[in-house]
Formats: sequence, C-alpha cells, structure tokens
Amino acid sequence: MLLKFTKMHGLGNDFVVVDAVSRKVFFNKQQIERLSDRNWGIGFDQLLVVEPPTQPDMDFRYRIYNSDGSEVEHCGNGARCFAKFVLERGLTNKRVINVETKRGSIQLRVVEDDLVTVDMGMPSFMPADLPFSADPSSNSLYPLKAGSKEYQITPVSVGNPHAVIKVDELFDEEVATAGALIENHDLFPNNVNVGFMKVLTPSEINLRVYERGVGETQACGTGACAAVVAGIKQGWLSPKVTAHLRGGDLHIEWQGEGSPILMTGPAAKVFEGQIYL
Ligand SMILES: N[C@@H](CCC[C@H](N)C(=O)O)C(=O)O
Repeated sequence: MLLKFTKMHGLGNDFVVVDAVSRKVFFNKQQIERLSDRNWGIGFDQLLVVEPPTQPDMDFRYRIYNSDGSEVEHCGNGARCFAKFVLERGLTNKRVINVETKRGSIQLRVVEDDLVTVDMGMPSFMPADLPFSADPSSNSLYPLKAGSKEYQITPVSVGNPHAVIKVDELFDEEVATAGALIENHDLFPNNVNVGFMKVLTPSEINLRVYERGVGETQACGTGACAAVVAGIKQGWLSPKVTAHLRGGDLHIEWQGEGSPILMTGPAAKVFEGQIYL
C-alpha cells in the first residue's frame, strides 16, 4: 500500500502526519519503527494519525505514536501541527478545534496561520496519575537515584507522565545518561519523559527533554507544560513563562490548581510524500 503523508515539525520536534479520515489506515509497531528510521524510512519523533471522532461534540480523534511504536496519551507540539494539518487539508474550516486524545479531550485554537494555542487540560501532581510508585509527598518533591546521583524530581502528569528536575546547568552528557536511566526507572511502570530545567528568571527557563520512547528531542510541548507547572508548584516560577528549548520558544500559562495549562507556539509543514507501507 502506498501511504500519503505530510512531514511537519513544532520547533524541530518532528512528525509524520497521516489523514485517516479520508482513508482508513492502521499501523503496527514494526511499520512505525521502520517509518521512523531516519535511514530506512522517513524519520520522525512521533507519528500523528488524524481519525474521525468517536464522540459527539468532538471534531477529530488524534492518535500519537512514539518512534519506538508505543502509543501515547498526549503530544503538545504535535497538537499544534495537527491543527495546521486539518485546516490546510480542508478537513475542517474551524479555527477552534475539539480533539479526542487517549488522555481525554483537548482544544486547539489557531491564532495565526502558523501559531496555535492549545488548552492542554489540568495537570496532576498525584503519583498514581503518572503512574509513579511512591506515596504522595506534601511538597511534591521526591528523591530518585539514577546511576551514582540522586535527583529531586517533581512528577507531574499533563496527560502523559513527566519527571521534572531543576538543575543549575544543562549538560549534554547528563541529559542523555540520566535521561535514559530515569525514563526506564522501576518506579515509573509506564516509563516517563524527563525534563531538565534551568530557571533563568521567574518567567524564563531553559529546558531540555529526554522523551519516553524517543530520546532527547529538539523540543517537547508537554515537557514544557510539565516543567512550568512543576516550577510554579514549587514557587520558582510565575504564571506566564517562556520556555527556551533547543528548537525555539514556547509560551506557557498556568493560573494554578483547577486551571488548564495553555501552550502557544508555532507549527510548520516541511514536505509531503508517499511511501510504501
Ligand atoms: N513530543 C511530544 C511528546 C510525545 C509523547 C512522549 N514522548 C511520551 O511518550 O509521552 C510533545 O511535544 O509533547
């Protein structure tokens, strides 16, 4: 079968987006791994599949697969690309789009043609919601050993699971090695995305994210949301923060418990193509 796809990115976090509204398409793990291979396939961090909704009041269903073939709950950068894709392809003309994901519903608001705000829903700091195998702590900080080092992590679910670590400096080697160890740590039965955050001012952070099922990416939208809400919860950050990621900036807003996280950033199309599945 010849598969039509669109290659897109959000700050260098790259995606293959497939229209499964006009024509049904299913993928198995081996196909996803092959397509994601940068030598043998197309290459991407995540595969995004646009499907018809299964629930009333929803415009689409959005399925997300990491490059290792695992299906995940949520993808922030992908959500912005999703909005641009369905508009440009004529699958909708709405600029406020309600989408079903594995974690529930999200709302995408196209602010300008290449700029999208996503209502990412409410975060949870409850260990069971990630899941993270620990009793709830009063300050949401937990010690976690990775190799010879002990980190203080803030576990947070923004639909998908994240462990946020505040560091004084960001080192390539530490992101790669501690990132991989924590991603697969026994205390995270479903594995976890790992964010290393340097606080610059209460409204600015530098952030690198070692993504579950992928490795370090140029940017991670849910990772930026998780880092900012963790920083606000810990009293390090104010409600509006610019996150500087390797691929560029995201603007994150969270007004505190009971409020949704709003993420604003760009979405870009790179090319369209066809490949044998
Ligand atoms: N790149 C994404 C996150 C994709 C899913 C993640 N790797 C996971 O396994 O939860 C983003 O922009 O949020």
